[in-house]
Parts: sequence; structure tokens; C-alpha cells
Amino acid sequence: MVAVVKLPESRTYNRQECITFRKTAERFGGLSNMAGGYILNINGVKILTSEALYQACRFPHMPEVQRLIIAERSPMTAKMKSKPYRDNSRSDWDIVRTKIMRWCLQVKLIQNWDKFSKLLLETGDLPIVEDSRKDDFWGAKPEDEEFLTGANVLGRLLMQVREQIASGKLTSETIVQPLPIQDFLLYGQDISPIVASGEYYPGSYMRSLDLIKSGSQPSSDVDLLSISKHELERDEEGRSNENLEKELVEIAEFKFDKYDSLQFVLLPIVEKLQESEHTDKELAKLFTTNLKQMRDWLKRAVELGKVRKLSKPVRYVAESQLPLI
Ligand SMILES: Nc1nc(O)c(N)c(N[C@@H]2O[C@H](COP(=O)(O)O)[C@@H](O)[C@H]2O)n1
Repeated sequence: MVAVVKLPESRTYNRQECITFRKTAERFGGLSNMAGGYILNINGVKILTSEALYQACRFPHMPEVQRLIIAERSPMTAKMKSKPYRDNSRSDWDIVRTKIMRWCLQVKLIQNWDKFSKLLLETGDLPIVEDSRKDDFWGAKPEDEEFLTGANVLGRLLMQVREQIASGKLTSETIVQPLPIQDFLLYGQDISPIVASGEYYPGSYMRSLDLIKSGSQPSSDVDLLSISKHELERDEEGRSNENLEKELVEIAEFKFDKYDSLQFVLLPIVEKLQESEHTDKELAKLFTTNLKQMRDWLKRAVELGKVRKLSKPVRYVAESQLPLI
């Protein structure tokens, strides 16, 4: 069955009554996805522009293509890199691309709060329009000196985000949740909730992700406990309730500060280290993050008394070696 995608209606804008942008060096050029200076961090991966992020989202099933796009310094080249593979974009691309673009803009905002919120608010309540020579879906094309016509979807999304800032719905503290769509992946990993600092909650930690997807946010040990209870009820892998009870207790026994967002990160790392010891490099690779970030997490886990650092060679092991399963 072929899905029919309804295209948004086209509008005509009077240039004099709008904020328009075409080149990134212009007064409002920072609104463009091509603008530099708005660095993003998704799952511990540094991404230079929202354009590169948006294009990478086409290919959750082709991590090697995502890497090619993200490795590019120039946003335009990142877009060009996606061109040869476009026919292999995720099959529901036309249905999800607008949602993905909104999510990309929210991520750009949260991780560049001061600069991007200021720029958006400086547009007042004027219509925002991407002035594009050839794209009347994301932007609007000039009719003449005065008028532009197009669906201007990017401009409309920017106006929505502006409204969300003004109403306080989006703040610098907001956690941008991953979209509830199939295969929302970066380099084969579920995309994790996004926070301003770029701190990464590994997507492999399905218990917290399940909870997030179900609409509530884990905020304390109690919530983590209830996730495990949930798992207890729906375990289909033949794991005995007794062992799962043990896991429940193990997880509950972590005494993280309730506001310590690291709780989502450290639990899966400690779980991994309960299976066997690992070096920091191995862990960084396993959790697809950089070495410095992994060392910071391990330092915190050691401080919390959950992980022991062994020497010669340096490696890590969980303090509690009790098997979880
Ligand atoms: N080719 C091109 N040149 C520019 O200067 C642009 N601003 C854009 N537009 C941006 O391209 C993205 C959409 O890409 P798809 O065509 O959907 O792959 C989006 O960020 C537009 O704002 N394109």
C-alpha cells in the first residue's frame, strides 16, 4: 500500500512584512540549517549543523552513510553526500521528515539555547520565511521583488519553536525526547533524550527508554524500580521471576541522587561491568561515545562505589559481581 502524503498548502509572503533568510551570513542567517556555530551532540556524537543531523536521519538503516554525512565539515557538502543514497532514505521519509525537522530544530535550540532563542525571539511575531531559489517545500520561492510563494515548512516550524519559547513550553532545561517513530537511530543505536549539555543517556538502556517512550520520565530510583517491575510482568525470555527480582533489587540499590541524570548512563555501564571487566576504551566503543566522556562516567561510578578501577593494565569492574540474570 502506498501512503498518500498530503503536502502543506502554499502561501504567499510579502517580503517587506516578513523575516526572510537565504544566506547564512545575513542578519537572520542563523535560522538556516546550513548555519555554522550551532554544534549538536546526539548520543555522544558531535554534529556540526542541524542540516547534517537532518540528512543523517534519512538513513537509520545505513550507519555508514550517516557517518559520511556527519564527517563533513560543510553543511552543504553533508547534504550533497546524502544525494546518491536518497532513493534509499527510510521508507516513511516523506511522512516523518517534517517531524524530524521539528525535532532537529528543538535539538539545535536546546543545545544552543542563548544564541538560538535570542535570534528566534528577535524575529518578533513576524512570519519567518526561508527564501529559496528552488525549494518551495521547506522555503518559499521569489515570485518577483516583492513576493515569495511556497509551503515554507521550515519557516513555519521555526515559528512554532519561537512560540514554544515564548509560552515557556521549551526552556533551556527541556529534555528533547526521541521521536516515537520506528528506527530512530544514530549509528545503529536508539537516539537518546537530548539535554542542553549533550550528556548522553545510552539508548541501549531500554528500561529507561521504554518509560520515556510511554510518556513519563524516569526521575528517581523509584521510577527505575517500576520499570523493572514492568519488565517482570512481560518477560518472555524464560528468565525466572526469582532472578528478575534479584535484578530489581540490584537496580533499586543504586543510590543515585534523584536529580543526577547520570543514573541513566551509569546503570547500563555497571551492568556491563558485572558481566566482565573492561577497559575505558572498550566501554567507550560499546556505548558509542568518546573516551573522555566514558572516563568521566567511570570516575563518577567509582566515586559512587559502584565500580572499581583496577591497575596494570587499567580496567574497570563492578563492585558487585553478582550476575544480574
Ligand atoms: N540546496 C539547498 N541550498 C540551500 O541554501 C538551502 N538552504 C537548502 N535548504 C535546506 O535543505 C534542507 C532540506 O533538504 P531536503 O531537500 O529535504 O533533503 C533543509 O534544511 C532546507 O532548509 N537547500
